[in-house]
Amino acid sequence: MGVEICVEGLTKSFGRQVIWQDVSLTLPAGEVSVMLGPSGTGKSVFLKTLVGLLKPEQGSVKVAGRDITRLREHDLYEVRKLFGVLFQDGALFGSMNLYDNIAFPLREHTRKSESEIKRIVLEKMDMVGLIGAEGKLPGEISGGMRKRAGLARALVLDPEIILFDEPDSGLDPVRVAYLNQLIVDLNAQIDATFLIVTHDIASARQVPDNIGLLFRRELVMFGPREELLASDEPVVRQFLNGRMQGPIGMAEEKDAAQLEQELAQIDDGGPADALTPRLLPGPGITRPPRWEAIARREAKLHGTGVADA
Ligand SMILES: Nc1ncnc2c1ncn2[C@@H]1O[C@H](COP(=O)(O)OP(=O)(O)OP(=O)(O)O)[C@@H](O)[C@H]1O
Repeated sequence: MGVEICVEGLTKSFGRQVIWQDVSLTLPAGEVSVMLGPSGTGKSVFLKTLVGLLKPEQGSVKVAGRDITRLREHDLYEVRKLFGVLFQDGALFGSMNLYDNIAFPLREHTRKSESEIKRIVLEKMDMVGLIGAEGKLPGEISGGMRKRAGLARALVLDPEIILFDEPDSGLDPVRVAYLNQLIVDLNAQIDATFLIVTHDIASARQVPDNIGLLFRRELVMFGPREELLASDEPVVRQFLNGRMQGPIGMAEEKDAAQLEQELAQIDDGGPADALTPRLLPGPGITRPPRWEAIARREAKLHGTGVADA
């Protein structure tokens, strides 16, 4: 069913450089959340802090009720088993074929027999559409296939939480669309809690239940997708619409006079724009019960009837 992650008052610095401070949010169990933010705002640092690879200066990260910022190394190791992580480049071993790469966590962390390992590896390769590519080396396949192989490897220990660090980076728009569908389908099938760091606004608008935005060392907002898409908070609006006009500048911040002038000039229909439809799980995949609640929430926001969700 996935587990909840509850972050409270989290602050992370490197030396005198504060990356973000006082971040509080809850990633609801089994839901998909996306974290956005301009480059360098500390999204990857946030993922690493959630999994206990980096220690925050203040605050707590409760995973299934246990504060991982206070665990000893041995207990942290146990909690980390709840996580699957998809790194940007898939982080595959270049000299191992896909089968061995995907089998690696099972051989390292379990005492399963090779026949059991084979069953699991082929099941996960099937889930991500890689059957037939077992013998390929990472260098022989496309970036999209490498991501899917990384995802299959993140799945083999049946994680309760999956963290995705820019799963769409370096992929063409069609591959991104396939990957997004795979993420939505997987979430419906395994019901784990997903957190995705991405720069791709189209994905952020369609895929998640919740969206968060980091800017100027703070979490500007975190909440249901449809609330952020309809928000008139200037940073949220600028980022979700990918515009130059707004508080976010080339070097992150703009001066107040320029900002005021730009905001006065924006005439874009504003937050009343149509809500981007949510990406639904593919045919034959049973939708988790929360989908009905989401459809009701979105319909209410639009003052329309419940969509066929
Ligand atoms: N181990 C580290 N030691 C010191 N500084 C670090 C470390 N890791 C990250 N940083 C700094 O933290 C800041 C945030 O980096 P991070 O990679 O999390 O940003 P990001 O939002 O993921 O960026 P991008 O969108 O470009 O990938 C950067 O200034 C980076 O240099």
